[in-house]
Amino acid sequence: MTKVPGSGKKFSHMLPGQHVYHGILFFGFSPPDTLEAVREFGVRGEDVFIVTYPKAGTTWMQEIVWLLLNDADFAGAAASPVYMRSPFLEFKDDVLKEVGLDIAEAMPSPRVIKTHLPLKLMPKQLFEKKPKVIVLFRNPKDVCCSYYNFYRSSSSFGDFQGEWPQFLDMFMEGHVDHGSWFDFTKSWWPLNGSDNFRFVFYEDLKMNLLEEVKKLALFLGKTDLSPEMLTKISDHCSFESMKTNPMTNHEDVYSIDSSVSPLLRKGTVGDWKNHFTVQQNEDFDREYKEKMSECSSPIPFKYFIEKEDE
Ligand SMILES: Nc1ncnc2c1ncn2[C@@H]1O[C@H](COP(=O)(O)OS(=O)(=O)O)[C@@H](OP(=O)(O)O)[C@H]1O
Repeated sequence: MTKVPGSGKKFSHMLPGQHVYHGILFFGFSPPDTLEAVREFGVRGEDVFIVTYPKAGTTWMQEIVWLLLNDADFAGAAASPVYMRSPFLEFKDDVLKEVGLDIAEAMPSPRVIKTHLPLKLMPKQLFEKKPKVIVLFRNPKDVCCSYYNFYRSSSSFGDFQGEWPQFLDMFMEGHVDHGSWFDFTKSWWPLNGSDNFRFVFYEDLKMNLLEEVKKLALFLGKTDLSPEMLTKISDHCSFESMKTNPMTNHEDVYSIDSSVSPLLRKGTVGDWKNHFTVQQNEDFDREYKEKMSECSSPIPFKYFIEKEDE
């Protein structure tokens, strides 16, 4: 068991290469100096932030929003990977020598900026500059399965060799990169309904992508895009299309071994049923209620299940 200096908090599952920042576990590609710099990041009113817990469908939303803001510029989207067009704020890649912050700073507006940070670690100017913020949620059981397969396939994640029950434990404890899903969710969900904020569910994107693309276009003020263009964006962002597109299926960044599990793996709703035992599912439901009860207006878990059953 590793004790976190000064916090009194114990991390039972620390993997090589992880560090703790403000009580949250991160790998080396979000080092403390980058996380410090994020707080001072110069936000612009024209920015669009895509806020997600890892594995909620971030890349999907980045591609949709980038195309909407750039008038369906498919040639531009084919010319560079989505992570260069839509920088990952707190990400520093030693191989590419790229820091999301630097890419973002050098970019013209409007910028589409990805982050997995909880509210307390966001740039200080977030509320002052009033950028648009899209917060995307996904059933945490599916998030956990996707994250587990990602950890297994990527050597950048502490060379994780564990099995599903161990990962589930890590997830429930928040001992994974970017910390607890529950803490992340509790930090953002109370902003649902605020001006400039739009909350979206992965399950809704799956159910009717075109409808969600239309709603996002309205939110972003892109009322000039024709119905044909919106349909083209929706088609371009289907799972099958993004999986075969090297600009969105960028497995090189995290050294992913796709023979273990690809980055765009299944892209489905309800894959958790292939991972959880009955007991694990009951334990999860109980802990969800307990952990979310601290939230004044928690997302009812029913929401995810209803989407699944439809
Ligand atoms: N177009 C489209 N349609 C449906 N699903 C999609 C799509 N693009 C990405 N995905 C799925 O999103 C999961 C990866 O999540 P993220 O992009 O958030 O990962 S990351 O944290 O930013 O690395 C991962 O989920 P799983 O397949 O369940 O592992 C991806 O397959």
